[in-house]
Amino acid sequence: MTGHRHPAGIRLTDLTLTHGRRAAVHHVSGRFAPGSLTAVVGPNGAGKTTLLRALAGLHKPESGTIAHEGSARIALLPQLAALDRAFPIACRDVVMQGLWPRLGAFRAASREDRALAEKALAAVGLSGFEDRPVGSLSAGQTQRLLFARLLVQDADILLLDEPFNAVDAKTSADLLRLVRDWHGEGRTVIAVLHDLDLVQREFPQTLMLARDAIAWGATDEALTAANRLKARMMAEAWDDAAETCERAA
Ligand SMILES: Nc1ncnc2c1ncn2[C@@H]1O[C@H](COP(=O)(O)OP(=O)(O)OP(=O)(O)O)[C@@H](O)[C@H]1O
Repeated sequence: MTGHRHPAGIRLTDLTLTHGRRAAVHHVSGRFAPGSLTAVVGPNGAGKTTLLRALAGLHKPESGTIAHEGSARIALLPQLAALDRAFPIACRDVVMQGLWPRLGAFRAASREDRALAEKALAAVGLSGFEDRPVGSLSAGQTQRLLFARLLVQDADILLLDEPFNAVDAKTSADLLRLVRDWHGEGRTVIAVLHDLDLVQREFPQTLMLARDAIAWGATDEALTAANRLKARMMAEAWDDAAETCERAA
């Protein structure tokens, strides 16, 4: 990790994201300020994962824009379930995937690269796991491994999709410490979370999503009972067969 950080913000303008003709994120505008630490919360199916994938450049907007302010170096922690744990790959190699943008497809990893991967494994408490196949890890160890891959990416914007899901309290606490460190270093962190107590305690900013942005700002103001009720009512009213609105068409 370097001490120097490049400020990185993201501005959304009237952003609509669809799957087929169905809107998953609907006319959302707002800004993730450089260096901010934001929780994205909302009911199941609210569009949180779709938004994160779009921020990572993996899902093209149907309409509206995602504009980067400053650095666009982004790293995504996908949901744990998205990792193919049956694939026979060693932990060191999973971490070194994070170096691919720098190494390219054809340059062999150097001794320094391998040392970097080992240092990242040590930082997440997985020293000695270098040659272990990923399929032999517990859920918590796998999440630690994915955090090690994030560490070597040295990104300015970190997108975390349910980073503490299915992991025990000790692992959560250790990984949360890394998130705090990233924030302290001036990186921009955006995390999808379901644990609202954790959000209240640790995340100064919150985007509450229910396809539309119900609230986006200081956590205390966003996580009100009234907003939570509104998000739940919108989720209950969703018609999954409905097509995207005319404005987005
Ligand atoms: N690949 C896909 N094809 C079709 N529809 C999809 C696809 N991925 C997501 N959707 C739909 O888009 C909507 C938003 O899904 P998304 O996964 O973004 O929600 P989420 O807020 O992350 O939900 P959860 O909290 O359950 O993870 C849902 O109605 C979902 O069924």
